[in-house]
Amino acid sequence: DLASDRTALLALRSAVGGRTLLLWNVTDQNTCSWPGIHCEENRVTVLRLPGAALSGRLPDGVFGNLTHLRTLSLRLNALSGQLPSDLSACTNLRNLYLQGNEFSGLVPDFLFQLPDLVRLNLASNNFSGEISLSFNNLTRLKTLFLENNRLSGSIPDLKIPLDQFNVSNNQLNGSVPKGLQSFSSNSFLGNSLCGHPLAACPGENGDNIDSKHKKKLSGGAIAGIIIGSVLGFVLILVILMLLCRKKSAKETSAVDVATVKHPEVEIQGGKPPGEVENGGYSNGYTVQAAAAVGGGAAATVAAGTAKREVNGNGIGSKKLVFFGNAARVFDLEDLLRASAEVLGKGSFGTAYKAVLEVGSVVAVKRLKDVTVTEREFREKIEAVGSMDHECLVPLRAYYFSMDEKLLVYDYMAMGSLSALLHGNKGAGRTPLNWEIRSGIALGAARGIEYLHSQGPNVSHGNIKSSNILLTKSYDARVSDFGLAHLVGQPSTPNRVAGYRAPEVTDPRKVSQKADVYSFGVLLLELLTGKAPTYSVLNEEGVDLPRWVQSVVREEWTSEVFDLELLRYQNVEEEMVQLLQLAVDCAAQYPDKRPAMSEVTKRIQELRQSSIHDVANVQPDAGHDSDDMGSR
Ligand SMILES: Nc1ncnc2c1ncn2[C@@H]1O[C@H](COP(=O)(O)OP(=O)(O)OP(=O)(O)O)[C@@H](O)[C@H]1O
Repeated sequence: DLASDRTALLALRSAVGGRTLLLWNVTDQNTCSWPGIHCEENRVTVLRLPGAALSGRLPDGVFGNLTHLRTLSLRLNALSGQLPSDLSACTNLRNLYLQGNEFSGLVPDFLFQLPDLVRLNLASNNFSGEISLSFNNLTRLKTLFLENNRLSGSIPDLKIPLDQFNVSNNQLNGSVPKGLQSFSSNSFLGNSLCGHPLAACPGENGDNIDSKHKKKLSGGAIAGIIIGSVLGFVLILVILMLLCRKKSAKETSAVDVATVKHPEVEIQGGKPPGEVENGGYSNGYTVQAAAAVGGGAAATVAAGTAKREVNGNGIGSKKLVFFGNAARVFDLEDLLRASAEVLGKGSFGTAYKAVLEVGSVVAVKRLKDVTVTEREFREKIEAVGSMDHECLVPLRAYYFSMDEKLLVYDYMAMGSLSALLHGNKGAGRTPLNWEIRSGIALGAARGIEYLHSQGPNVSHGNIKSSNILLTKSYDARVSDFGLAHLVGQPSTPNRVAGYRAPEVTDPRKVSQKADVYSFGVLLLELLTGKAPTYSVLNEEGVDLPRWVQSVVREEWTSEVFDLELLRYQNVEEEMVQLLQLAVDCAAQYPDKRPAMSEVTKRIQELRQSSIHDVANVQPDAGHDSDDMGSR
């Protein structure tokens, strides 16, 4: 019971000291209110003393009593010696964070008897011995961090589906087992390991397998191969040249079309621009495309052919039509002369970043498959252009001709939320903490709420993370509103499938409540870091609403949230509230979903209650986390 938990905690305090422990007020009978302690049903379930200057050995006889512990975090202290064997009594343990201490000895066998263990971080200690095959007993384990120890021997063939794994900087040797080859090389560096993702093991390339069976190639054969290769190469070159000629002949014959050229894409895939798939992960893509031509030779938004200007903004006008009082610092010709870079291809066409000669940067969307008449198009786009809210990406101008429909938006420097969440996860990336994520949630909600306030039938129709764009300061702006009504069926329906409410059958008819559903999925994505079904990068996308609902609430914290978010431990409560809101939004039946105005209100409230806490934890959190280590 709680009394024995209390006795155990006091025994811990007298054994390992530490500054937090001194704050435990022994006269305060309410043990559960001590710093670092969390109780449920009158038992201690969480003991968290990170960076509390604890030192010495963990005594026996403490953890044998704390049998309800689910999370134990003693990271970044100076604890030493072996782990106490009565830790084996904590059979409810899910999260064990002991990184950044001086623990030594073998990784004890009793750890493999803790059936519920999900996160295990023993990194940066002095553990020695081999990595046991018994890790396979821990069928629920998702995180295994063992880096910066003195582990030796080879890595056993672990069959558990881990999300995170790191054994770098040990004394391991042998090859990386198949089941772990999907992790990046960073997970293995600083050992004598070989095989994917590291360099191939000797004998792996096939060229020195069993050399007895290999016959030397004769000189004639070698000459034959060389001549054959040269001829093949020349042939390919000739074909390429012919193709290029044909193409440029075609281009010069187009008189009236403003063509958007982008050689990066053609060189890479040989496909016409309209066929480049990138699934909205624009950042990663752009860099790649540019790299493919040796560092980003810029393309131009094309031949100044759209010259026949007619005065006025009406039908037949060949001018850019601007909205509001937007400074008209550029005209169509400027735009066509600008250097451009593909941002990505969406369901309505391709988006480009255009850097104008005057220095300003805009995003240009080239629409395809516009199915409405010119009059209808102008009417609808005028309506889109009149939307004015700080949480929307402003549409600055548009251009309409028979062959070309362009929309000009403000360029959003930090790209899309989708790219931010699922794109580059490497070092140097700003971790998306609670404050940023909940701020993005609020901004997006406010943008959608504004759209909904324009009339009961006004909806966005295509809420997803690639349509939430971010300014330099990570303020969220909703983009792409009002386009769903202009074009035919999108050509890549699967890409939005994960966000689409179950009742939606025609993507051009999406109700406000269906927007709320999509927003719910977006919130789930923001909190879990997982992409909904049918994303391109992550082929095995999840049905997020179903998955979250399948996890019982008590386990949300350990199972559902993005690990990067769990660093901010004292906002757990708010995170759970936001997750609950997401689940409410993604309710099966439209009537059960809250209105956007309520959604905004709830996010505002839960953010307010956490801001104070976040301000307190921030300075520490960057270097000090229960989830140290890379993904
Ligand atoms: N105004 C903008 N500023 C910066 N990047 C943008 C802008 N508009 C679009 N992008 C980027 O270009 C990519 C493609 O955008 P686009 O809107 O054409 O497609 P999408 O959002 O992936 O799909 P859909 O067309 O279905 O909305 C997006 O992922 C986004 O990162």
